[in-house]
Amino acid sequence: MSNSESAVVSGHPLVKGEVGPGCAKVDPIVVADHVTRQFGGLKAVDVDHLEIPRGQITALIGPNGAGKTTMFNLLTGFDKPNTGTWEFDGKSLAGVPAFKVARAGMVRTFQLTKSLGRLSVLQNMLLGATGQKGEKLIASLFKPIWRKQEEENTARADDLLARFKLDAKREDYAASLSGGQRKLLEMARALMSKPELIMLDEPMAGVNPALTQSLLGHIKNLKSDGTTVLFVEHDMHMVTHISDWVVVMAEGRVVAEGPPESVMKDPAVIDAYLGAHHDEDLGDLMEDGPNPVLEAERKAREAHPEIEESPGWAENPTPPTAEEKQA
Ligand SMILES: Nc1ncnc2c1ncn2[C@@H]1O[C@H](COP(=O)(O)OP(=O)(O)OP(=O)(O)O)[C@@H](O)[C@H]1O
Repeated sequence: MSNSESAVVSGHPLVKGEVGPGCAKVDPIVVADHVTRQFGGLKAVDVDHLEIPRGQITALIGPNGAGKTTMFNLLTGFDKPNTGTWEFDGKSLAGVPAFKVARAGMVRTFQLTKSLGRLSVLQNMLLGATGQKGEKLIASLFKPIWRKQEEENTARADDLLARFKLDAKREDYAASLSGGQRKLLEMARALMSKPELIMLDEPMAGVNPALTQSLLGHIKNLKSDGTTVLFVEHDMHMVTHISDWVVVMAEGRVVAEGPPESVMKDPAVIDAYLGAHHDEDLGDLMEDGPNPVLEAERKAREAHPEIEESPGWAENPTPPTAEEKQA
């Protein structure tokens, strides 16, 4: 079968009509239109139409500089687009600041973790709770009003810390955690606000292999609990193992999307990673090694040494803790 034949997917249960870049979903949680972001002469994001399916795990992949993190920043209010609109759960969120986006039920984590090292693990968790009554001046004067909520937040934090096996670290400074544990803390903190959609930016970068399986398990559990997951990842092992749907960006645009098994064979995806002149199939590469797209990226990087290294590539995983080694 040729590449172009293998890439054709006529329909899919998650999709209305034909599968392809920007295709309509049966039940989308995010719908974005004409979203662009220009940095000087560079159009970092140029997404005509994108829909994210509700209740599923969607991977956003693409070579370095494709615009994935910029798209995350735009959707979550951490950056402003030049043009574009988008809806989350039927409500327009374009121009809405990040803290309000989180309150609306859409939270994200960052490529480089943002835990506050001089606060305890528990304090970091409590910062993730949204809509705290004690934040309002009048309410803050009346202890009974905020104490009950504080107790509820602490109970939720303890529950999540236990789920993420961080309960033993509850009182430790976040700075004392390993890189992998910080990723878990960031994911657990994002869940404090009970989001409908969690967006994870390179959850595997810097994570020691000892924690990889539990991280994958946590992400699958999020889906089982009814949370929609959208994640950016270079680790193709993870992408193919846990995602229901894959969206591929290159040079700011959505160039392909589909279920993981067919999207890896799509000529547009191979072009995006390898450049236009190639005779390899990412589907074939997958048979030989765990990270075919990383391999393709390595080749592209050799051909284009001017491309900067991303933090995800350069990061050295922090050595595993004793607990991680046992896990
Ligand atoms: N604040 C900024 N100022 C100028 N250029 C930027 C800025 N942020 C991103 N860019 C550029 O926009 C393009 C898209 O970057 P972005 O980080 O979104 O890509 P990415 O797909 O997330 O890449 P990676 O996989 O390496 O994280 C890149 O060329 C990048 O250099």
